[in-house]
Amino acid sequence: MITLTNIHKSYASKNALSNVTLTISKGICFGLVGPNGAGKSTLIKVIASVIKDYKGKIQLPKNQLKIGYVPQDIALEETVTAYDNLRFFGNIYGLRGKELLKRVDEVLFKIGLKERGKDKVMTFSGGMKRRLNIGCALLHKPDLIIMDEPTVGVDPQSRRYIFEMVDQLKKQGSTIIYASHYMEEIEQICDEAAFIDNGQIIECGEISQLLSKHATPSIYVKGENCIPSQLNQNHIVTDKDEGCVITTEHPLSTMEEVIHFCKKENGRIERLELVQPRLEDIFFSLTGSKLRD
Ligand SMILES: Nc1ncnc2c1ncn2[C@@H]1O[C@H](COP(=O)(O)OP(=O)(O)OP(=O)(O)O)[C@@H](O)[C@H]1O
Repeated sequence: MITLTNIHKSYASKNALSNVTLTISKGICFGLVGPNGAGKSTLIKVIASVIKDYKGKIQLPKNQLKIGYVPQDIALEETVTAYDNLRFFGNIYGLRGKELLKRVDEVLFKIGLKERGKDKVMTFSGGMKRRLNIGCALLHKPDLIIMDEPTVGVDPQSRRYIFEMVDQLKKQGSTIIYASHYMEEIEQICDEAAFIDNGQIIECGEISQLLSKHATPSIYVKGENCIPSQLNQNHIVTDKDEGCVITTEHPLSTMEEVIHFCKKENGRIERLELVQPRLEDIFFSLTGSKLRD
């Protein structure tokens, strides 16, 4: 378990992190979500010990924790091969000789680049570079892997491959901290998440609990002459995609009402469904939609 208590970090007069308190359990994928400039990278660098001049306390597991850090910007030498990049990073992590070569081979296989290991990085696609960037952080079999926006600029195939890698790493007992702007990624692969804005944690918890805590029950209706007028009067009805979203405390009975009305009035229902709560909606309701450049 990793515990952060009252972490503060400022750059000159700019407060990047204020009073950050978090607990990250072992073996989970923990999402870190926030708008540009929220403080995600700073927090990640504090946990990874890249930034040391912070205030507050970090408690790591008793046994020495091996950390693998996947930076937001791709940190590879383009003019040499994938193999040589991995060997370089393996060296930095203290691997030598046969063990280093064995791990380079294993990691090349893990990141799906076994066949391209002897090719120069400059010939790689964006997705291959991202996978190699991740591979460089896995050579020493870290217990904690910190990934800062690991899927920026990758195609859906590489993204799925990266998700599968995260899943496998979790199954092998690693803990993953995963920072991303892509809310659907956090929803899909993380067990827990923290929302960070202006350097502060504004919400934190299990994804399923966050969704049920903040969800506003609603249904989506599309069709002709299928909304009873009393629904319009007693509920919030918002137009969406040529239909409308009805916010209601009792979605199933509201659906019945719509069906009943439609039968009675000879209406036509094209679509009628429960609206699933999305992390993105919660994110906007907590942080607002104002630009943060
Ligand atoms: N080296 C630095 N010197 C001065 N200010 C910095 C430095 N690094 C970050 N900041 C500022 O600290 C705040 C937090 O930045 P940080 O990079 O941690 O945010 P972020 O959530 O990772 O943003 P993004 O999603 O855009 O990468 C921002 O206001 C940023 O401008």
